[in-house]
Amino acid sequence: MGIQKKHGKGRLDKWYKLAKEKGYRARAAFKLIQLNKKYGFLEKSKVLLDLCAAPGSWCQVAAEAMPVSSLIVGVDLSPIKPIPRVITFQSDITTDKCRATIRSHFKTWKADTVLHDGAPNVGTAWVQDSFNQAELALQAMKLATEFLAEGGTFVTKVFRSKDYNSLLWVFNQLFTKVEATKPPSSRNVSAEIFVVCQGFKAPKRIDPKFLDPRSVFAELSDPTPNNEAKVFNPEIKKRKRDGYEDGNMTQYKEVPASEFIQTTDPIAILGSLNKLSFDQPPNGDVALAALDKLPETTQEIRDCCKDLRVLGRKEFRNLLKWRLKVREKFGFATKKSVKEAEEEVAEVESMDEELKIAERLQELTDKERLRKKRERRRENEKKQKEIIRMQLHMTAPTEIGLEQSGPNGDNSMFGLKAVDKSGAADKIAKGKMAILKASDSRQDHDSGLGSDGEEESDEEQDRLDRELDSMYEQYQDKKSSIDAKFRAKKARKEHEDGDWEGFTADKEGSDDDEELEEDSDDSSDDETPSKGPLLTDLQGVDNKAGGLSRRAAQFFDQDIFKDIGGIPEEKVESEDELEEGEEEISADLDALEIARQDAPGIEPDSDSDVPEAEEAESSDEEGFEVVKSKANPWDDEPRKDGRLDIDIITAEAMTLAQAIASGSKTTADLIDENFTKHSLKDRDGLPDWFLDDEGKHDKPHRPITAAGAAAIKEKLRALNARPIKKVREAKDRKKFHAAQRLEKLRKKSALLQDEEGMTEKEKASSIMKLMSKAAKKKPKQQVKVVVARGGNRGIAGRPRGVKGKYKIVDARLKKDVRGEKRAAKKRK
Ligand SMILES: C[S@@+](CC[C@H](N)C(=O)[O-])C[C@H]1O[C@@H](n2cnc3c(N)ncnc32)[C@H](O)[C@@H]1O
Repeated sequence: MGIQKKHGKGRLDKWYKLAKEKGYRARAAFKLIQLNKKYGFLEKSKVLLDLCAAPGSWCQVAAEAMPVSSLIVGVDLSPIKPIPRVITFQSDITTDKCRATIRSHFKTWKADTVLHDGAPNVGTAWVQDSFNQAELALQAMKLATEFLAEGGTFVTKVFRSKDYNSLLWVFNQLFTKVEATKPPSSRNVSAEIFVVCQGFKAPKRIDPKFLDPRSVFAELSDPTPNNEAKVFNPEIKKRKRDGYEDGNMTQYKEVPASEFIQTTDPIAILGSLNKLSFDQPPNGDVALAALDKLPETTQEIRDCCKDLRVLGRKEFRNLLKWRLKVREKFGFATKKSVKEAEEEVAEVESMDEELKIAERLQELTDKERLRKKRERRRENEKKQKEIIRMQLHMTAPTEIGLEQSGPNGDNSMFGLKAVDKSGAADKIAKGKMAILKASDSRQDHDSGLGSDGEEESDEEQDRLDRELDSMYEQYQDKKSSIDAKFRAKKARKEHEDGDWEGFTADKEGSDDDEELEEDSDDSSDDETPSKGPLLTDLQGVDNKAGGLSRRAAQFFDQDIFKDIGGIPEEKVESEDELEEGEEEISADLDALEIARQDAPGIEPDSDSDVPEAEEAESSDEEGFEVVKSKANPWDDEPRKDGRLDIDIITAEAMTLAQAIASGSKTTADLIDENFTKHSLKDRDGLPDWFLDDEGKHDKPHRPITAAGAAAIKEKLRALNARPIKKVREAKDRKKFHAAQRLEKLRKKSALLQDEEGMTEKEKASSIMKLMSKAAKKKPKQQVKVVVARGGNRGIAGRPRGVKGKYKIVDARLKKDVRGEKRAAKKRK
């Protein structure tokens, strides 16, 4: 590139301005920055070779991103102004001299990264160009194979031409991973694309054919000229920018601008030539001289004519319009002209008409594409934000989808921006968005417009969806590995979904087949996709599979459930006929069934899952109740029948149970009440995270009565009044020791009874003595108080010279306690 001039204001885009702002020598700097953002090769490199480096913006970026003591060598045909921490020299990368100079700089080192951004110097130093771009890239790769370390990265620019696939094939032979990408800063009109080859295989011997342009590009056919007319044809989606013609050693073609005016095929000229010249030939071209002086030949037109290769559609259109105007002026294309001229004019005008239609079409499709792109981006950004929030543990996955977006897509109140002051989210987002943007722009570039693009965007959308789903799964796995509560919740949900077997097998690995079969039988009974806690609770006490749980039995022992009448058998049977959308109703019927079975006069199931021993254990003569502690209501173990042993814990459930028990609700009422928007929800195809979230927040609100709330309150009060585990254990120990002492006494008195040398009176008095001794309380062991001082302070273990029980007290505390006692005495 070196000293290439920029033509037209369009070339001075935001990257150009940004490069100026940041002090980079060329806008190309951003291409490397964006490539590195995606692949991250610079930070990992200690030695880098930049082929075709002038003016040196890639070297600048490398020097910034690589570790401080790295070796960076840059080479170009053009001189490169010195760059701190970078060695540069001027040479042709296709020569042996260049190789030798690189070697002299590298000594024994090998490069971790080789960059190549070379383009033949068309137009300025074209006489030197003996290679086209693809050949230059192959040449760069040849150097890379010599200087790259094993596993190293090679980044090269290539143009989309026929050589492209051959090049890719060669790269694939030498690297483990080859990816072509177009960074956002690379102009869409440019046919350039960057190939990032990672993991250099460093083979001991490379077949010379791989590096010989004649064999690599052997199958090339004749180059097809770039027919710009195709660009305007809406049928053709892809821009034809075939790169430089193959076999054309000089690459460079220019004709006088007058020829463009006179030709009947202007498109062919625009598509195949490099320059329209206004330079006067020695013999003097009159038409050209006149053309040069025309007011229509503006500076912009002249600039456009200087380099046809870099022009976009707009510039081509301007040139064609200019040609028409000039032809009119010169009298080439008027209706009054000779027949051929008429034909030609007609042809040109029809082209103009066509142009207009094509342009209009183009505009419309462009608009539509932009709209779709914007939508896609907005969607992606939203998803990214959610993922970031999850990554930062700022949200539960169930909160996804609840975000309120402001008018500009920003989260107004609970936005990440407001919380993330360090900009961590931004960094993550940028990384991700860079990939997204890159893929977006790649799509645009590759697909042009229309259905191709849409298909690709659909695929992209699918990919993002899949990515989001798998991230959500990962999140759930992670959460369940650290959060017991979450695990239990998940298991409960799986149970509701009929996935209970899986959980049992997972959790209890050793479960035998029989048990698994049992479970699966049960779970097939209730294939309810999702139910609110109320329904689950009631189902938890479902008695269908055999007997009430102990808790359920205790619960329904309450006075309120006395005197419940039975429900006619037929009504309950109708449950079988309920369809899938009526699971909630069936759950309510379960509750009804429970209430019915618990009613007096109805025999409880004999094979209740509460073992007799456990029942007996729950109470003793002293009225001491052994209660299974349950710190967490969700930590329920599944019962043998696969259902959870869950108590009714919500006021809604209690209210419903009471209503059923009191007979104020009939089966018909329950069925009616459950036909809501919730019972007919279509969950097909919705992502898990969405369903989870919806299940949490979008559920029916059940009425609560004062009696129901009071019953739950009372229940909780009773629960809270139970002794804590420690106290229960201490009491148990006491009982156990007493039983042991009694047993001992019994044995001793039995021995005394059998004693032959003693009279009955003596025996009786001995037994009395034993009994009074056993009844005597042992004197409490004195606890020695040791003041933590000097040697005692902070030492773990028994203090020196202290026997028996001891207690370490703090000197300050001791004084304070004494002071308090004194003060209390005084007050008295
Ligand atoms: C696009 S510019 C490189 C820009 C550079 N990456 C930067 O960031 O500043 C392409 C360069 O390739 C160089 N080039 C073309 N053929 C070359 C060759 N055979 N040997 C060395 N350099 C060459 C040109 O001189 C030109 O400076």
